[in-house]
Amino acid sequence: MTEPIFALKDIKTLVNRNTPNESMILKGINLDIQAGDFITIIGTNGAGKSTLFNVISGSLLPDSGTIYYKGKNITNLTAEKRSRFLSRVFQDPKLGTAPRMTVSENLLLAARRGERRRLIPRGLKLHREEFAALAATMHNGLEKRLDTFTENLSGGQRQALSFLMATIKRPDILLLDEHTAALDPNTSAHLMAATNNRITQDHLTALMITHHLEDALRYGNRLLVLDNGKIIHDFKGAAKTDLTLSDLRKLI
Ligand SMILES: Nc1ncnc2c1ncn2[C@@H]1O[C@H](COP(=O)(O)OP(=O)(O)OP(=O)(O)O)[C@@H](O)[C@H]1O
Repeated sequence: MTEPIFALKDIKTLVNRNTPNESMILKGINLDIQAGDFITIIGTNGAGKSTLFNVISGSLLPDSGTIYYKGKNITNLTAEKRSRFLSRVFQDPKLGTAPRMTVSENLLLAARRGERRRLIPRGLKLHREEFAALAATMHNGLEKRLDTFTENLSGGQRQALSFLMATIKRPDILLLDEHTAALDPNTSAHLMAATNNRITQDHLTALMITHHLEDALRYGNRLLVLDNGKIIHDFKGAAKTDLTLSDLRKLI
């Protein structure tokens, strides 16, 4: 088996340390993520899914355990440094984009993350066709709104933009934290299909938290069930393909 691109070894996180309310949220998580994995994650409210993403992204350091990226111990690497190879899309469409900047400007910022940003006006012209083509892959009219301030977009368009910004530099790890949950069913299904196309075509490695069991089943090559701070099921390959909705309903 090839070396995992990202691995968690016996990760534990405590909250309210040294107080009467001290409790363990993640209770020894072990997870090897292979390059190209598209992992869907389900679990009841409070199971620890967002905490798991916080630990992977570096916004929360674990209390014990080790995190590896391409074989290197990055347990104490800051979230900012991890953002060079990892991006995350949140549930709230407002979180990923700058409201008083246009769609094009947001895309340019994302494309140039980590670089000097002096050439923005020229960059906008240079990249216009590329951004229009990219926006068109979302199939929601975003390509016609390149000069619109982000705050004037619909929630679905804004979330599609957040997704494009998170993936424009092809991160090694993409975290989708219920990124379709705030959208109406039709818009959510559209974004989910566009998400899957992008992940598949660009061979991205992605983890997606969802409460839509149908999406957890339909998409990805692997499905994790989290319960009370532990991974209680890890279905891969044929084991995932063979799962049914009623199987899943019995598990959570
Ligand atoms: N900073 C904190 N202090 C105290 N408790 C916390 C803290 N962060 C998380 N928790 C608790 O840890 C548990 C796991 O929370 P987490 O948000 O990871 O769950 P989740 O599976 O993402 O839930 P949901 O599906 O509702 O988003 C919950 O019981 C939550 O209340």
